Amino acid sequence: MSVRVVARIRPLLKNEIDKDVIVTAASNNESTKGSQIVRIPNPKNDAELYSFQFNSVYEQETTQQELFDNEVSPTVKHLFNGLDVTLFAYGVTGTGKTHTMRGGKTLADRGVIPRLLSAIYRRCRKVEKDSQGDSKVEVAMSYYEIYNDRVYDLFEAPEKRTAAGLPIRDNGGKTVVVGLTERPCMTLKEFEQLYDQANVNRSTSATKLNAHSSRSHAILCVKITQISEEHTLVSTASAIDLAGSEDNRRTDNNKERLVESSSINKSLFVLAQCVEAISKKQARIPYRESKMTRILSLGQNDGITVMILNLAPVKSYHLDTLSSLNFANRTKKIEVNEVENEPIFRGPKTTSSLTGPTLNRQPLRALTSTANIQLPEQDRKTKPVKSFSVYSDKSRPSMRPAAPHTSISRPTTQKRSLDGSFPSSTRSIKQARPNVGLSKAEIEAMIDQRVTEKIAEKALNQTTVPAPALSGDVQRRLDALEQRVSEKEDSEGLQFLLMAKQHHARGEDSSALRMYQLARPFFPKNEKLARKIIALQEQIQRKRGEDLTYGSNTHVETNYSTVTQKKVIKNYESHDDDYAGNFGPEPEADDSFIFKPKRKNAPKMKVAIFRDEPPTTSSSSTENPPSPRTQNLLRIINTRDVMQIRALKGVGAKKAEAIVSSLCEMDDLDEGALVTDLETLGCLRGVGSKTVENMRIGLGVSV
Ligand SMILES: Nc1ncnc2c1ncn2[C@@H]1O[C@H](COP(=O)(O)OP(=O)(O)OP(=O)(O)O)[C@@H](O)[C@H]1O
Repeated sequence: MSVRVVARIRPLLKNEIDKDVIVTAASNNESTKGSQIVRIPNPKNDAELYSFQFNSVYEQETTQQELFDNEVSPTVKHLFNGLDVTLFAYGVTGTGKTHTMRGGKTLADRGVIPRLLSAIYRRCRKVEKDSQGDSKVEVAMSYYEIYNDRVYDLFEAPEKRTAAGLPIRDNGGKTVVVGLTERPCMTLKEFEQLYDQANVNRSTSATKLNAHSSRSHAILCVKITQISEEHTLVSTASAIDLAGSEDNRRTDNNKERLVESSSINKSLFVLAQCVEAISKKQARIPYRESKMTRILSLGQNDGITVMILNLAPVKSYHLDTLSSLNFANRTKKIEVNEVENEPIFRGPKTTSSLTGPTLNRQPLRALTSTANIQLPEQDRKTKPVKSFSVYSDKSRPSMRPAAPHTSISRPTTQKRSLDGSFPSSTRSIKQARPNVGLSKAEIEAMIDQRVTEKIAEKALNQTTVPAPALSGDVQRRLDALEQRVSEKEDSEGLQFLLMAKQHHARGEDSSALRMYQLARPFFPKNEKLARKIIALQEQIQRKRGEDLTYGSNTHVETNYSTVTQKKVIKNYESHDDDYAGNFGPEPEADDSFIFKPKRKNAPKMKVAIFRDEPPTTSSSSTENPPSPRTQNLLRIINTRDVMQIRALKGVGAKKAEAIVSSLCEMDDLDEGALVTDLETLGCLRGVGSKTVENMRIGLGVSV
């Protein structure tokens, strides 16, 4: 069965007005009750409407009761049959996730979670009554948050938490949080007390977009243990209130909020990558790249999953809403195996490696031997993935072939300003060539048009090639590597530090500074790093005004490809102790930060690979202004539009997303940061010199 995806459009807030409403619900069939389609206009052309179909769509007027009755209440009986149930709310910040999951204090306002608990307790009483006292049902809850990619027990007051948070481990195919408190709660009242008390510990804060914005992903697990003479059956309901993604250009977030936001955006980005990989049936799903995705394990968790997509109805969320709709669209293609947890039968004691409160789940059956007990016989043989439909209701017929995936991309240069409006002008491009009779504006328009045409042409012809299956051995090695990386808490921060050292060693101070800044959130208490950043900033300022040519090593190929990064990771893994809390001696003196490639792999000095024109001398290229082709490339990169970037030669979906993600990370530290040269582009995640050259060559734009 696929993940059930339902959309909920929230009502207008006080500062929103009717005429700004752009998201509406519609029915795809007159005879069926309710709506299944979300309609939203093309941001570039109001007359063109996109339609996204879901299992159900709930309009602004929908009450908490209606949503619960239709979507959550039916899962309760499956929960008591031994299936695990996962409910999660996804959406941009301020779209109503917390309202949906937790809700307000009045009876009518209560959200999905308190209503679910209420239904669970009712069912407990029924089970006990029906068995005439032979069965007993125990309910226990654990509640934790993932904040800045660290797991914290919400039953622990913040001041009692350890900074590193709780570790997570794989156990019998499930991801578990080690050391989590599990509290028995046998009545709704007990639950409410515990839940309210724990919510006080949750990380929330005011942002410009939401006065009580959730800054963490909150995961509530309710464990139900049914004990009878013959067996014990354990199942778990998980309700997840994800933190909302947000565009920092709109939030006015301060430094601390930016770090949180960067972490939230990253985990949601990884979630989107996982969803993409699952829906394309790729062999490798990047679960391990964030704790949230490891815990959520979409498509890996057996049972029933319901995703509630929260949407704001108004124009100021236009692009975010499209992006959420696109994400949800892919989520719907995920198949979930409905597998009951097996009862433990009474009899000779069986040995189990599972311990601790959260580990007390039943081991799952091997997927190959599972059968979906909820489906009729014919469905058990073939479980087709429901394909998801995106319709485009064009205002007039078009000769262009339908390409739904292109229609929901971010527009090329439209960026929302803080007030939610779109500037009409596009970012200008520097002119490098002498004017040949055309005005600057005309040349810009020509370049724009040519690039847009090329990209559209490529995107329309693009077909999705299924990822080649990885051999068992490669897959195992990849998994082992991921495991090693994920087990090292600060691995990402260390990668940035290593890259910073490399840049510094080559005299590339600006890039080194950027890398140190990117490392900073991972080592917030490290004074040496803070001093290093200040010193470097001062050094750069002193040098400002001088001619900053890159010197003789400019043309050494700088390749931070994945392979190099993996080597880097390996290198510092052997120095784990150096990094515990304090990363040892001053970075300058600490050789463990320097990745020393083996001699035979050392890059050879060569003529600049990032050349704009056929090489004349080996060192002049960086002194010349970039060619129109390079400018075009940088312009496309700076749009941060995954669809445009992935249309470049040699760039697939993953690489494009990695590029955009690195840009967003840069943005978090230096708002509106642009990639201004090919060297910097070559240092972005997933991009090496080869990719840069491919991207350039592929552009083939002439002016
Ligand atoms: N269905 C609804 N009915 C009435 N008010 C709603 C509804 N959905 C959301 N709201 C209101 O919208 C505002 C934002 O909602 P909420 O805090 O739940 O958003 P969120 O998506 O959880 O945001 P964040 O990700 O920043 O935590 C709140 O004031 C909330 O009361």
